[in-house]
Amino acid sequence: MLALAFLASTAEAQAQVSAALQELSGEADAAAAVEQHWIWEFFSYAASEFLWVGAWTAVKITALSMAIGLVLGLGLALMRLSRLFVVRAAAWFYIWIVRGTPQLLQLVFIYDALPYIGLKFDSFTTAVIGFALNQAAFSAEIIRGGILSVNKAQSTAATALGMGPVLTLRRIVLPQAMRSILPGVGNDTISMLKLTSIASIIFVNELTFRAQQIVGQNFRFFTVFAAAGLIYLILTSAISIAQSWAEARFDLERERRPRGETLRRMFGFRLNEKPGEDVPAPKPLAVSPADAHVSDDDVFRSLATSAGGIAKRGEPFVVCRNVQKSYGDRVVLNGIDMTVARGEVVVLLGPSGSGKSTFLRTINHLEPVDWGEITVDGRHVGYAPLPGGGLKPTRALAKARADARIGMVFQHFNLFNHLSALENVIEAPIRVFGIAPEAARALGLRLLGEVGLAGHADHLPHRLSGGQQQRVAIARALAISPKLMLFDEPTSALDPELVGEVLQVMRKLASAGMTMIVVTHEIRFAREVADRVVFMDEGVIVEQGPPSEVIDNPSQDRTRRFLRVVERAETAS
Ligand SMILES: Nc1ncnc2c1ncn2[C@@H]1O[C@H](COP(=O)(O)OP(=O)(O)OP(=O)(O)O)[C@@H](O)[C@H]1O
Repeated sequence: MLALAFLASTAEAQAQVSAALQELSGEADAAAAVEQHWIWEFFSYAASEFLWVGAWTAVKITALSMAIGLVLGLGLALMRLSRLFVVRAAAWFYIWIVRGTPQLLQLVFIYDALPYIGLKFDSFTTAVIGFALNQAAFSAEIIRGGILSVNKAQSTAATALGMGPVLTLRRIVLPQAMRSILPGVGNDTISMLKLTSIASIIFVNELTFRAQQIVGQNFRFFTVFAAAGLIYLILTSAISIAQSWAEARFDLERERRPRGETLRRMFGFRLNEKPGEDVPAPKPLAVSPADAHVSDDDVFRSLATSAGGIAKRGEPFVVCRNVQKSYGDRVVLNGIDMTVARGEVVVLLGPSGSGKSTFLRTINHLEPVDWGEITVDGRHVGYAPLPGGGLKPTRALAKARADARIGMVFQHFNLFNHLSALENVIEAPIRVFGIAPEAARALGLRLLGEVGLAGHADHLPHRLSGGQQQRVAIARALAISPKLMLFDEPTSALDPELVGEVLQVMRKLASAGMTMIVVTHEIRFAREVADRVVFMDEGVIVEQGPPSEVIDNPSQDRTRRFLRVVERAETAS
């Protein structure tokens, strides 16, 4: 009524009211004719075109404002997460102003103030702009919360596969963030639909306003407002249903069922299925890699060969010179010099905090170095040489990583939680390396078969054991045809009985001729598989050599002490 009073106080508004009432007169006559029973009256208002036209206006404002608000909100959320203070501050300031002032005032301000700077919009457009700008501030915080809820390890894994920031955001982070974003967005959409009624302050002829117009003429408060309420309820229920559907779609715990499977479970049949046709047998369980058939054209061997592992075996491949890295005052790598030959398997040993993982991450530029240089296959990853000597970071870092083709396997697997095992494996080949989906699928299935997981291609990571997840992670790293494989404690997060299946795959890869640098505490594996063992402590290489020297006959006291501790721990477990 306040809005109506305000409206009636201006000449333009009075013209609008009388036009609306004229439009309404047909409805009002109809209402008068059926006045005999309130229920009938209620339903005739609830079905009246006059109210539904207003509802449609509310829906259009909500849909447009929500879409624009979400896009702007995503931009603001990314600004809030920026490393640049000025960018973060600008986003924060916008959100602070918009969230801190009443929306009604914002609408009036846009409607009355913008014409002074030459921007005149009609009421509907003004409402869309006003609601969208308001929603952007609220969406920004919901989206930022969603992005922060996704484990950073997910983007690290994507980065290691050569995926750039935008691709990582679109394919990996946002789909997982949706689970926490959707309830907030659903809430805001419902609130906005109801709040569109305040747009009547700038003469938008929406649902509540139309209901008030009818009441202003016939004073049937109860039936008219109840009918408007019912229409709101129908529309907000539709939003809730859409929200539930979207939430189910992004629910990672949800079992992925083929089309018609739900009906079959409920009624015992499947759509498009001939009666009597047998339901296909479940796919066979994974065979253990130890039992897996290794064919002559073993995928691992062809990968290693294409990386030059056999033909050029022994040539320097990874060359690190005086690599230095600090975090604040803490020096983590203090002048590492190391060369890894093509086809060589190097195991890095060392106590916790000695800098092994950091060193590994500098090789594919997941961490930039402070000093020194690293080349892989003769090229710097993420650095370009300066004309007068020295190096400068390249802008196209994702491309540099992709070109280097360095596969990385992490301690906690870092599989993309929203993608099946096969989708995990083929994501980078399709999106980064442009392989046709069908060819990528064939390669993915072969690799999964090779790590003993042919029967688990459609399973989401949470349905796989730790050992199986790590084998998928190895297949995923191999799918980019790596020239070099980095393993960062690949078995440390596994139960002892699952360690063997992962080590078996790594053994197979090593014997195929793949160049590998492995950080591990598995002394037996190092003894069996490594060509060279490098022992690190406090950011320096203490000693290195064949396992028979470093493990069985270490020259340094520090190495002996470390090996004693590891052996004691192995005996205890
Ligand atoms: N992003 C980071 N910011 C600050 N400090 C870090 C960061 N990453 C690693 N460090 C520190 O650098 C040191 C070396 O870490 P790093 O993970 O390389 O050691 P590590 O030998 O691999 O140990 P672990 O076997 O426990 O993983 C540790 O003290 C760690 O706390």
